[in-house]
Amino acid sequence: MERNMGGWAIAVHGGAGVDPNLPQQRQEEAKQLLTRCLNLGIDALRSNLSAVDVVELVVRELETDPVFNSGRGSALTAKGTVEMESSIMDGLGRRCGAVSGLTTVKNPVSLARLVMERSPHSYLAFAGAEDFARQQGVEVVDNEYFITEENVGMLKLAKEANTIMFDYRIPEAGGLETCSAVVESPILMNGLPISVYAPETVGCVVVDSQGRCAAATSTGGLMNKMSGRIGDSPLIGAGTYACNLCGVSCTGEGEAIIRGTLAREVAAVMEYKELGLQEAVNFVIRERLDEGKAGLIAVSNKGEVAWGFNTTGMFRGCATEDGFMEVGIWD
Ligand SMILES: NC(=O)C[C@H](N)C(=O)O
Repeated sequence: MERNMGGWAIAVHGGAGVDPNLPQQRQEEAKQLLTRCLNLGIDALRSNLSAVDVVELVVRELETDPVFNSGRGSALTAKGTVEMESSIMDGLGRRCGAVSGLTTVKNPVSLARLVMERSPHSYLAFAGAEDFARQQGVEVVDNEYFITEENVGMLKLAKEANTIMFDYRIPEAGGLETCSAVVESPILMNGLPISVYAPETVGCVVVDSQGRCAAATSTGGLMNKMSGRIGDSPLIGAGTYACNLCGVSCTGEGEAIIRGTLAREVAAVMEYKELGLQEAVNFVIRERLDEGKAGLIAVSNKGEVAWGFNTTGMFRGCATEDGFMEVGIWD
C-alpha cells in the first residue's frame, strides 16, 4: 500500500510475526493503542512539531504502555531482567543516537535522542549509557517496573522449551497450547530452537509538512535472549534509518534484519535504483530478508507512507495529511 499526498505522513508499528491465534481481545487492545498513538502523532504534526519530535513523542507513549515489547512490558533476558534498546534518527543532516542495555531508564527513546543531541557519540550501551542517563537527569525507575506478570510467564515457557522466543502471547490456557505447538516444530539457529513468531517491538516513522523524515525504534529485544545480546533496533541502518529521502523502522528477528541491513537498504534502493517508496520496501523484503522473519514501515519526503512484512502479520497503523488512516495486523 502506498499513499502520496505531498504533505505529512506517519506510520507506527507494534511488531511483526503476530500469532494467528492471538486472542481477539488482545488484537483489539493492540489496535486501540496504535490508533491512540497515531492520533497523538497527527495532533503533533498539525501543531507543526518536527518529524524527530513526533517520532520521539509517539515512541515514548508506546514505551509507557505495557501492551508492546518496549519500556514497560519489555521482553526478558534469560536472567529474568530487562535490557532495553532504542535508536532515533533525524533525516535532516542524518543525525542519530542509540542506546542498549538499559535497565532503569523509563523512556529509552528519549535517552537515544539525548545521545544524539548532547553527547559527542552516536551509541552508548550498558553502564555507560546508564551513567549518561543519570548525568542528563532523565527519569529512572527500578528494573521491576518494566517486568510484567505476562512476560514472567512467557519467560518460564521459553526456558522450559529452551527457546529464544519470538512470540509474545498471553500465558493463559489457550496461549500455552499455541505456544507448545510452536515449540514442537522449532527452527534452529546456532543449534538453538527458535519459534517463528516475532515479539512486539515498537517504531514510528514520520515525514513532516516540510518534508523532513525521521525514524525511531524501541524494544526489549527477544524473550529469553542472552544478557548482553544486541538486536537490530538500536543499530542505525539495520532497524532504524532516516535520510533526506525516507524514514524506516523495522521489526522481527533482529539477526535477520542485521544481516540484511534492511532500513538502510530501503533508502539505498530508492536512491540508486530510483524506486518509489513502496517498490523499495517490496524489493528489500523480497531480496534482502529471509522468509518469515520481519517487517518494516516507511515514509518518504514526498509524503508517501508504505509498509511490508513477510511474517504472518505486523501490528501497524498509518495516516496521511488528507485524512487517510488505517490500523491493521494481517496482510
Ligand atoms: N520484535 C522485534 O522486532 C525484536 C527486535 N527486532 C529484536 O530482534 O530485538
